[in-house]
Amino acid sequence: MPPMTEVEKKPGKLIVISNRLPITLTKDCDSWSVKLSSGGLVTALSGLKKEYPFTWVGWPGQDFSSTEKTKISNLLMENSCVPVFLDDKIADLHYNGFSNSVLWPLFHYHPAEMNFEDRAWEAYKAANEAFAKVVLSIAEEGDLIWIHDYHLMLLAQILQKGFKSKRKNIKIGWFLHTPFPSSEIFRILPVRQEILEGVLAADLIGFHTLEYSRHFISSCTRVLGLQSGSESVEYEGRNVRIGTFPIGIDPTTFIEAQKTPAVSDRIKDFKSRFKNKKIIVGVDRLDYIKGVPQKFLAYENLLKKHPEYIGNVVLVQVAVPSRGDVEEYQELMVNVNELVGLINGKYATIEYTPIHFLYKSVDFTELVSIYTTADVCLITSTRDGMNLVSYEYIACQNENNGVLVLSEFTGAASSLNGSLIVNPWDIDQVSESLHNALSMDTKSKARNYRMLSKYVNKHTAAYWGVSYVKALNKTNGSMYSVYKTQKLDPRYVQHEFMSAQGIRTIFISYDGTLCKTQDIPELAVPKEEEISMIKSLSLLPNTLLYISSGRSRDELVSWFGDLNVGLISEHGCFFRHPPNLNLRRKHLNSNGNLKEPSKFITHALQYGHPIEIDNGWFKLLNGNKASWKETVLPLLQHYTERTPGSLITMKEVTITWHYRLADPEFGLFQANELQNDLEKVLAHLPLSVSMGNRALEIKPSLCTVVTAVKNILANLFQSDSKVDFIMIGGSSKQDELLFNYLNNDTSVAQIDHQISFTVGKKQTEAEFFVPDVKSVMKILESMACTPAAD
Ligand SMILES: O=P(O)(O)OC[C@H]1O[C@H](O[C@H]2O[C@H](CO)[C@@H](O)[C@H](O)[C@H]2O)[C@H](O)[C@@H](O)[C@@H]1O
Ligand SMILES: O=c1ccn([C@@H]2O[C@H](COP(=O)(O)OP(=O)(O)O)[C@@H](O)[C@H]2O)c(=O)[nH]1
Repeated sequence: MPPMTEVEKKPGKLIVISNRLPITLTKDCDSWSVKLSSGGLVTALSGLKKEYPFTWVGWPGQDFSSTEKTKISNLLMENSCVPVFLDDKIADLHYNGFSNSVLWPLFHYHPAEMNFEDRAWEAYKAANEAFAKVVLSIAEEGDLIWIHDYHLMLLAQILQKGFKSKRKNIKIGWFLHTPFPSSEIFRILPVRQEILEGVLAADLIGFHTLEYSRHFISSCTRVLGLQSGSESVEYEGRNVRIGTFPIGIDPTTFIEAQKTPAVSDRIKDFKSRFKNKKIIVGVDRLDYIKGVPQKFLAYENLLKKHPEYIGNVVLVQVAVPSRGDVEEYQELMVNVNELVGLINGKYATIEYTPIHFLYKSVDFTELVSIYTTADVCLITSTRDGMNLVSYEYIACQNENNGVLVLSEFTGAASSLNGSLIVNPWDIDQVSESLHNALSMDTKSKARNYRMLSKYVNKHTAAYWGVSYVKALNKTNGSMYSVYKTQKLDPRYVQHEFMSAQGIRTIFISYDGTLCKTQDIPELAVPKEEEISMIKSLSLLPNTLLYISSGRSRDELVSWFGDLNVGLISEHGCFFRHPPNLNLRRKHLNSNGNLKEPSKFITHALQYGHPIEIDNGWFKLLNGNKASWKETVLPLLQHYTERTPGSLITMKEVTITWHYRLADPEFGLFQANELQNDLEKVLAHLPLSVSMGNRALEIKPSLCTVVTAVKNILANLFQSDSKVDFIMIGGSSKQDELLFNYLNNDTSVAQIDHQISFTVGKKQTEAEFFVPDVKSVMKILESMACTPAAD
């Protein structure tokens, strides 16, 4: 197990949250007693508890009167449990109505069994809110919060909002115990966006297998259009970590139990009851994902194809009653009973029953005894998050080295090398594997068992719990840092703007800031009210407004050419001042060069040299010849041909390869490949290849938006008036360069009033954020309606 060192331990506490508390409450006369219940999660987390004590928050399993609630809370507190009381109706609709009738079937590839009802969704939200209320009341600075499973997929987001107002530095993890399906299945969910955003508020999202992680990342890309890496998703500027943490069991509990007289006696009973017979065991909750009918059909096929087993093999199937309030589970019960009747009716004799079907929960002694006696364990789940029964069987086979026949659709199949992997839908294959298992020689069994046992004994429940908590601890708690960026108040902007004594400069980026981003860029045209707001601002005295964009000069001029605004095009390759500004004659010589370079100007010139070209436009040069385009174009064309939906746009200087209309995952993959190839080809040229919003941009490395702004300011500083106000508003990676410049460049420090903001909550270098494009308008309005300062 990975040791948890003192350094890694957080000063705060660990709070574990699952739908159900790991306890059973019973009332005897007037007093309640509490008993720890069994189950995979309880066992798995008990290993962690030894290393890292925690408080467990969950639903206590029933509703109580208000007087009883206090008693129950106190009783549970003694067991480090905190209850979330839900009224019966909400609890039923949350658990049966939504969790087990919508998310469960969908996550296990059973969309036909999904019953989506609005009232169940409302109850799901209400239950998650109720959990959040309890967690918010106990969580403190520095705590780690670990949320479990599909019942609580909105909790991280609700908590994040709650903590935001309290400014808490708390890390949130969420772990899914079921599979996460392919995005093709996930996107069926009517509330797919809400569910994904609910969990993306966490700092660490964990799954049992790499496949589930990949499916989740893919859904984020396809459903939400997010950028992702192999172990992370970018959401609201945060890097949400995605990890694989396969759960395990505590094998020592089984080994210790085997040594008890109760278990040895029971093993003796079984051996004499099934003398000279081979035993196949199956232990499953009676759930349609466990493939119990498939198991029976394969077993029947074995008896049919290998009649020598009739009378010599038995299948002991424990089917634990589960979720009986959901219709699909009731139907399954009827089907399975019928099948058992048919097979037993066909192959049974007075002395022989082929299937021993136990529709009940068995106690631990019985379970360990069955596992220990069985020659084969057969698991035919059609989908299963992990399947702990497979691990438990291995833990009990230290003497007999029994054979595990395991469905390829379980999470366990990715880890349990040494088992016979089967496709439960292929009845012939499963029955042949059963035959192989029943007839396997001792040496092969021992060889397989060595591998299985090694894995199960290393990857224990405690190993899983500690690994996860360590990883959660290591996340950078991005939630907290995001919220260090405050929302920009238009009143503050107005105050700063009015207080400025001199020239007031405003640099606003176009796409995503002034105008909402569109999938087709041609549709992102400024509206009348935006144009009129820009016009009002541009008419204010001592105010210079610059609109900055990656777009071409022509496009910007077609929208804003008639206004008295400055323009920066192609992300800094060109700029022009507001046409009414009369700087040029004063400070530039006839060649367009600055007459008396100040410290500011000299500094700017190191980064690119502007020359005037036409109609007041300046072009930034860095001595780079345009022949580089001939080098890169064939490569871009090569990728365009192989990436359906991608296209190349050529502007005056920049070339961009867009993949916004391509398959999002393939597009991103190709963009990364292209970037690598370009960097090799362009290694010795002063060009930069930058990844933007589903586009790759290539341009001279010294032509940046920062260089353009530096040059603009250098020009202004040469004028008689003092620049006393600067506002930079943006939303993209290019704008982050400008925020960084504003924060770190000593030459701008002389500007007294500085404001930078980004659009949307995110990790940013900007001082402030505004929620959306509409709020940008409010900010501009706050300045447009101010009386001029002198
Ligand atoms: O509480 P129930 O509704 O009766 O269901 C029992 C548990 O079923 C699911 O188990 C999953 O978790 C196991 C441990 O990670 C995994 O091995 C198995 O494949 C999954 O099906 C459910 O996710 C749990 O929340 C339930 O407690
Ligand atoms: O009568 C029984 C039989 C089995 N189990 C336990 O139920 C868990 C089943 O976990 P698994 O991961 O296989 O599937 P799940 O039921 O969680 O989907 C295992 O720990 C079993 O030991 C149980 O609690 N009662």
